[in-house]
Amino acid sequence: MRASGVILAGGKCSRFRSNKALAEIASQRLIDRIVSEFKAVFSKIILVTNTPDEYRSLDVDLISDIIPGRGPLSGIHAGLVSSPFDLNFVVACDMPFIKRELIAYLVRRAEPGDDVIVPVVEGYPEPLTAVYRKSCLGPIENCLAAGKYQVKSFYPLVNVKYIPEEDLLAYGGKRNFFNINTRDDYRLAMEMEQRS
Ligand SMILES: Nc1nc2c(ncn2[C@@H]2O[C@H](COP(=O)(O)OP(=O)(O)OP(=O)(O)O)[C@@H](O)[C@H]2O)c(=O)[nH]1
Repeated sequence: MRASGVILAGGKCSRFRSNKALAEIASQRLIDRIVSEFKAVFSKIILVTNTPDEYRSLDVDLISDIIPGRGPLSGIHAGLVSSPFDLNFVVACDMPFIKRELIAYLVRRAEPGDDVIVPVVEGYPEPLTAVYRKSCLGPIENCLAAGKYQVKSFYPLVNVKYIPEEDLLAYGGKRNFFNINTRDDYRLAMEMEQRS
């Protein structure tokens, strides 16, 4: 697929209290689960981290934030700068159940003129499992310069296609979007894995 997969792994993990990308579910680290799904879809995988030594064993491009310390938007920015492709699927490193079918579907939904393709789950856009075109770079840089660090802060400046939840049902639906912030979330993810 002519698109890059970008994984954000530059967070502080202050709620989890250790690097959550390295936490295991069913004996597989979160980062390995995502890389394995990405390998089925993308020829180019970019991991945005400020601790690259923790990821040297992975067969992916390792880059660091260019404008650091601004949260996930810093990571999206660095990923878009370094990507060789116009289309880029961005995911947080803390999503154990994101599946290749959903990822490929979201990338396929990109049409000319769409700058962002973002799924909506339970009424809320999911900006850390979304497709971003390179055309987002200027608006992202404007927001970072203006001190607006929320990921969605640049959405009013670009064309955003919202994908409704019913379109996602055939690809596993909302389970894909479960993310781990705390130790309780981690325990729940392990239960979800066992039940599946
Ligand atoms: N590259 C990069 N990624 C980030 C940055 N901040 C957060 N992320 C990533 O964005 C995703 C969502 O981050 P959060 O879980 O909200 O933040 P976190 O810092 O990891 O965790 P908390 O400290 O508990 O809020 C995760 O995949 C993080 O690794 C950053 O400054 N740079």
